[in-house]
Amino acid sequence: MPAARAYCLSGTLAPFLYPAFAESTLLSISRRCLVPRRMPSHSRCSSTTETPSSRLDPTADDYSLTPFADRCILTIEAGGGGHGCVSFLREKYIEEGPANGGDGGSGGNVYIQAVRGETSLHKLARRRLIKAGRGRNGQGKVKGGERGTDILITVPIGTIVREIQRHDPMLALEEEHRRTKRYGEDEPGEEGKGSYNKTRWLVYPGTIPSELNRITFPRLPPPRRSHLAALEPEAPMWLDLDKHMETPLLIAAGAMGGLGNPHFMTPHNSRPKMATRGDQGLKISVQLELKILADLGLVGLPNAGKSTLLRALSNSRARVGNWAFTTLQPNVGTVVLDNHKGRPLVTSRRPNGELRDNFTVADVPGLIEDAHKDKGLGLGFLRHIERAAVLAFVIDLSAGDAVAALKLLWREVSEYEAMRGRELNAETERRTVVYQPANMMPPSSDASELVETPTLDPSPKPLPFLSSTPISSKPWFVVATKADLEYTRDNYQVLQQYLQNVIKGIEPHPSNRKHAWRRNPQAVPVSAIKAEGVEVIPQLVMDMLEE
Ligand SMILES: Nc1nc2c(ncn2[C@@H]2O[C@H](COP(=O)(O)OP(=O)(O)OP(=O)(O)O)[C@@H](O)[C@H]2O)c(=O)[nH]1
Ligand SMILES: [Mg+2]
Repeated sequence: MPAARAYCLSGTLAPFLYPAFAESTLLSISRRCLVPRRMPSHSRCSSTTETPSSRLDPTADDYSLTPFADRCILTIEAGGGGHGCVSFLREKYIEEGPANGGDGGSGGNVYIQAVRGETSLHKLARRRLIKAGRGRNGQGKVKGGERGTDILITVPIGTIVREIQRHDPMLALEEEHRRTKRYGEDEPGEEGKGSYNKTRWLVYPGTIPSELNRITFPRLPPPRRSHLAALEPEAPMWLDLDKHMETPLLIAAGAMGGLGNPHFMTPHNSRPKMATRGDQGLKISVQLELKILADLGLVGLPNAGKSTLLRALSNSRARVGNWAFTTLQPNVGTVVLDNHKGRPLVTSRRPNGELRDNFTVADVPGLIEDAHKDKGLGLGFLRHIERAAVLAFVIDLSAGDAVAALKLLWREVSEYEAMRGRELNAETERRTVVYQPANMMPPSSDASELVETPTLDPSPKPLPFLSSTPISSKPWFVVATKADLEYTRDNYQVLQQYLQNVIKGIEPHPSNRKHAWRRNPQAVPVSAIKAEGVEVIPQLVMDMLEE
């Protein structure tokens, strides 16, 4: 199969760009690669003499910039419960009506869902705090409070959610309850007697402080958790949302509302003047990070033509300019493999069995020599490359020795890989002591103190970057671009020969790494600016994604 595909590339593409190659074509194999993909009408031109399309050769100001963020820290807060109500029935001829205060509504829940179509975390990065609605307070006539509104966080597929710290107010209350219960059992005579605690009790409006001493407070009811809390992921949370989710996942259940005064009626006190306050919601700070940025990552030197290639492959309007560093943040485009009839033309299945009818391409900023030493913002860009499943090295055939350019790119990539390896080893040693829940502090005897403990660190330190497949073991190929320009043919031939030698093992892998992927790296000659030759890329990427 690899051999067949090698022929297919030289057989079908070269005639577009290098007519002399046509003599040695293997047209029977070529059929598979000529994918009848929907191309923008202007890009259907096949002659190099036609005027270039303005979409693929736009002016410098013809672009749209999509904001992008691949990681962010969020504070998630489940809704607090509404307070219980102290109220009594008031009716003509009923002098002292019974208690009829409603319970407080429970707080809103926070859910998360990975969905198709999202490619960036920038919307969440801007929000920082995500808070579900608080439950409404209970009302008279035994009217319960309304539930707080739920919040749904939608994230791109491939997002990892890692917990940095959490504050669960219920833990402190549960601990306090356990302690007072033990104490109460020792003194049976005191059973049922509690004291006023302003953070937990609400009293009848207008009750003056001196009156509080005369009111007999019952023992505080045991802290209650919403039954949904059992569905929350275990702490510390670590979620790998690598599939499209049909239903959202609960990550923080809303707190329970307070109890209305009818709950505290006893044979001795039929008109209790107290209700409980609603509980506080769970707070968690989490770090979201995109594990997979895109299926295909375009790696190349500045000005190689990556953004133009992305435009030719997808509907993206990435900025194109004839100078280095036109692109300063990744652009993710989607290549739809569909001919408007809803039937994918290039079929492939994802690892989870889902039919793949599109793939995403990330055009990352250009790499320069010593990028692994963070030159030219190199580390940030290399990090994006690490998160693509398949790599396409975009080499400008008109900018000198293509093999040297490929080797330079690989050198930077493999230096970065070695550096990340060292970083990850150090991190694994540290990891066991990193996590510390914020509310794991020694219990205090005063409940009010416990409720008012400082909660979350407002600006938690980011967690280290996630590890992923080593770059050198990812499948890769070369897109030899600007093949429409004169005198590029020899350069392409040398490049193709070099790759053949790498496959055969005559030449070492350009990364010089032991377990590097060398099964079938191809060199695809294209003219991105004329959308010629790019139509084989989808099939090639699909085959590599399937590996
Ligand atoms: N002749 C020709 N010119 C091309 C081709 N592809 C890109 N160019 C031109 O090369 C220049 C750079 O293209 P870009 O797509 O901006 O390059 P880039 O790799 O994204 O550059 P950076 O974002 O700066 O890293 C532009 O002037 C393009 O018009 C091609 O296939 N043929
Ligand atoms: Mg660019």
